[in-house]
Amino acid sequence: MLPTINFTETEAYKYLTDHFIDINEKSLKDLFAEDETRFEKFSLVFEDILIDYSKNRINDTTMALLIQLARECKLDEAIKAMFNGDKINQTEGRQVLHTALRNQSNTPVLVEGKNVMDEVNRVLAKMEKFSAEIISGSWKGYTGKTITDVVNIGIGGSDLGPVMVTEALKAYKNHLNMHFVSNIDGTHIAETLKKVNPETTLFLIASKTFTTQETMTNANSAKDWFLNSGAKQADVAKHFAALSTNAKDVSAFGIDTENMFEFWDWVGGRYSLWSAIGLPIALSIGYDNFKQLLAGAHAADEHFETAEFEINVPVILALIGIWYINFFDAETQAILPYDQYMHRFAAYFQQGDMESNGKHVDRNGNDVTYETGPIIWGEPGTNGQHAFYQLIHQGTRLIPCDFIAPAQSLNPLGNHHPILLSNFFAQTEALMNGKTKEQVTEELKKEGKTAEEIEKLAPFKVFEGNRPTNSILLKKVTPFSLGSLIAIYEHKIFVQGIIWNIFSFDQWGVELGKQLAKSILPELEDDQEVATHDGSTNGLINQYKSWR
Ligand SMILES: O=P(O)(O)OC[C@H]1O[C@@H](O)[C@H](O)[C@@H](O)[C@@H]1O
Repeated sequence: MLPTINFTETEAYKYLTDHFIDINEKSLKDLFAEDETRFEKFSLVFEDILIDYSKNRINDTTMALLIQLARECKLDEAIKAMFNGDKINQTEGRQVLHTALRNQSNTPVLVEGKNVMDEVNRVLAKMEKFSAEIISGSWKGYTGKTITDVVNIGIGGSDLGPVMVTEALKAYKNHLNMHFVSNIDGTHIAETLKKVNPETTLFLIASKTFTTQETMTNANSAKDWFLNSGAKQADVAKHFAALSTNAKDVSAFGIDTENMFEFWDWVGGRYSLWSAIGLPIALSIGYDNFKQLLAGAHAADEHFETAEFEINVPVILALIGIWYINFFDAETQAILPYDQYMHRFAAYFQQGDMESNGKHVDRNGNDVTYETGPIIWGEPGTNGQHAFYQLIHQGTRLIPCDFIAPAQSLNPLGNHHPILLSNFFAQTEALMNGKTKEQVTEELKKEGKTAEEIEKLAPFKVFEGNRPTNSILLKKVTPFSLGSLIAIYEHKIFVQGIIWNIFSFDQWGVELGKQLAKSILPELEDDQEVATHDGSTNGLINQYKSWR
């Protein structure tokens, strides 16, 4: 059982409310002027990752109070409960043990008295063997040819993680062409099937439940396409594998359970890339690299489980987030990777964070009286700079931003990387320091503008600054460092959920839309006018029927 403390009723919260008034009057520039040791004090190094959180609107008191808040909310007990395999996903009656999937130390992890590491290792060994056969070409398709293309069919957690990681680690990939189909829109599968040959394609049907409408519809279309191209039912075994917890429905679909890579209900969909759902990753970069990804995550798990809160990276990042969301009323959190390979990182954590902490009912079943999970968004730098950074620099909203960059490029071409990194450093500096009216006036004078012109133009060119950022500098994007980084963000989400007293591992909010779609689908079969809904929904359905 998790603690159920209302964080707004803690001592720390009261102190933080007063302390906020002081900090809110100070600029980041003042804070740096007051304390020359901020960078040393407010940065952490974990493995080959530097986390600089000094450009935040915090001082020693803020951090001490935030840590007190975590203690009063019994975060330590909650962390133990998760790692110990308590059923902390209480509304679904499940454990939360994605950490066991990457438990490289192999210490026993018990679920209902049974050590799950045996099963975890069994499936990992199966993934190792299978990926080696596909990559080496010893696995043959139904006409004796080797596999050249892998199509992963899945959605949500059965898509976003493998897509994000295979993209982020593209520099490590082998000859296999990877494709990902998620959307129910027929365009997605149709366009993918145009690119592949049934004789040399492996389909992975990735679904924890094996009942998800989008995935099953796409999987059936893929199977029809395969069978219509000359293959026989018996050939399916050479070209279809399933990544799932549901053996019964996998068999019913026609996939041999020999070709099923299993995982378990104690793995949340959005935390499943470490499980059999990671098979496309192992296929794309090889099993050894997949193991390194797990090892990186495991190192972050150990750090999260054992490090004091004062030096605990996920805890610190989470508390800073709480500071902005619950005291500064920040509504969003931007994730801005200065690494083209990481272009799906923000999209991945949109599900990770928003599906986990997008909740308004607390662990006692009451409506919360405070804000919870932020809106997560972001694009890779420098593209974002030329698109939406205007609002971050000069808009009316406070947008905490995580800037992420590797020190070493995987494509050290000319001076691209120093240019990229100069932008990475410049942006956080600009957001912090801004530009004063005096500086603007001086610049305009140099440009030869008259006093009148300067007076008119200056207000538009002033940057108030004082906009907070975290800078996460990785030595290099490797399977290990990426694994660590993902696990750090996962645990950050966990910590925030604990403080907000919400359940982070269920997702009831996605069900209503699914239910309604199921009841609307039969209404779309005929051409009769529909009158069973509200005026807007009826109007839309009827217009659709008249236009189709
Ligand atoms: O893996 P499955 O069972 O097909 O589920 C896919 C996704 O389905 C969505 O409905 C859930 O909100 C996600 O959490 C999940 O990842």
